[in-house]
Amino acid sequence: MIGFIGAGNIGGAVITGLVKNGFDSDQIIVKGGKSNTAKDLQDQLGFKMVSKIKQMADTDVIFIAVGQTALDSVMTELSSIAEGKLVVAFTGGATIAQLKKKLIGAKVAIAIPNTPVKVGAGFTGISYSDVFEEADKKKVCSILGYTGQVVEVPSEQLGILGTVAGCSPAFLDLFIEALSDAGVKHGLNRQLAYDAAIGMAIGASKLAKQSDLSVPELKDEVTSPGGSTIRGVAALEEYGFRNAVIKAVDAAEGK
Ligand SMILES: NC(=O)C1=CN([C@@H]2O[C@H](COP(=O)(O)OP(=O)(O)OC[C@H]3O[C@@H](n4cnc5c(N)ncnc54)[C@H](O)[C@@H]3O)[C@@H](O)[C@H]2O)C=CC1
Ligand SMILES: O=C(O)[C@@H]1CCC=N1
Repeated sequence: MIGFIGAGNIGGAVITGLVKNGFDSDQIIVKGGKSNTAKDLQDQLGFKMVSKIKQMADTDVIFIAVGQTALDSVMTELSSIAEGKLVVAFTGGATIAQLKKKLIGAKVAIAIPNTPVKVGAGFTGISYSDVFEEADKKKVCSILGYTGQVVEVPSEQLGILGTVAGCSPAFLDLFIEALSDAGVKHGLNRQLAYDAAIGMAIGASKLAKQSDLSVPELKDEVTSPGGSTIRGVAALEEYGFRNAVIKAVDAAEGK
C-alpha cells in the first residue's frame, strides 16, 4: 500500500497520473486536508481515504504533498508510524535533514514532480537520504514511473531542477496563451489559435526529444534565409525573451 498526505494540485496530479496509467487505486490511501479536494478526487478515482495519518500504518511508502506551513504538524503526526517506511516529500523548501530529524527510523527523500504527471508525461527530480538502498530507490521509481520520467540528482541540484521542470509548466502556459492571443489579434478564432499553439508545443517538444539535431539546430531549420521566422526571432531577442526566461528562473530560485 502507498499513502498520500495531501491531494491538492501536485498530490492530486500524481495520484491521477498513477491511477490513469494503471496503478491499482485499491493500493492507495489518501489523507486530505480541510477542503473537499481529496474527496472529489476519490469520487473519480476510487482510492481509500482516512481522516488521521496514523490510519496509514499499513503503507510502506508515503508521499507528503502538503505546503510548507502544514509540513511540521504533518511530520509530527507521521512520526508515530514512520519507522521502516519510505517517506517522499514533494514540499518545496523542505530539506532532507529536516525530514530525517522528525521522522526517526524512516528513509526519507525529496521529490519535485511537475503537473504533467497527471497525464503520465511528468518529469520528477528526486534526492534520497544516504540510507536509501538501491531496492528502496527502485520501489519509489516503480511507483512514480507510472507518471513519467524520474531523475535522481544530488540534493543541492534539486531546487534548480524543480524550477526548470516544475515551475516551467506555468511559464510554457504563459507562452502558449500569449501565442494564442497573437493569433487572435491577427484574426484566428480562439479555439483554433489554442489548438495551433498547443499542437506546436507538443510537436516541437517531441521533435526536440527524438531528433539527432540539437535544439539550436532545430531552430535553424525553421528560420529560412530572409524569411518570416528569423524576423520573429529577432523581435524576441529585441524584447529580451531569453533574458526574461533566465530572470524568471532567477526569481523562482529567489535570486
Ligand atoms: N503545484 C505544483 O506544480 C508543485 C508543487 N510542489 C510543492 O508541493 C506542495 C503542495 O503544493 P500544491 O499541491 O500546489 O498546493 P495545494 O494547496 O494545491 O495542495 C496542498 C494540499 O494539502 C492539503 N493539506 C494541508 N494540510 C493537510 C494535512 N494536515 N493533512 C492532509 N492534507 C493537508 C490541503 O488541503 C491541500 O489540498 C508545496 O510545497 C509545493 O511547493 C512541488 C512540485 C510541483
Ligand atoms: O510554485 C511552487 O512553489 C511549486 C514548486 C514547483 C512548482 N510549484
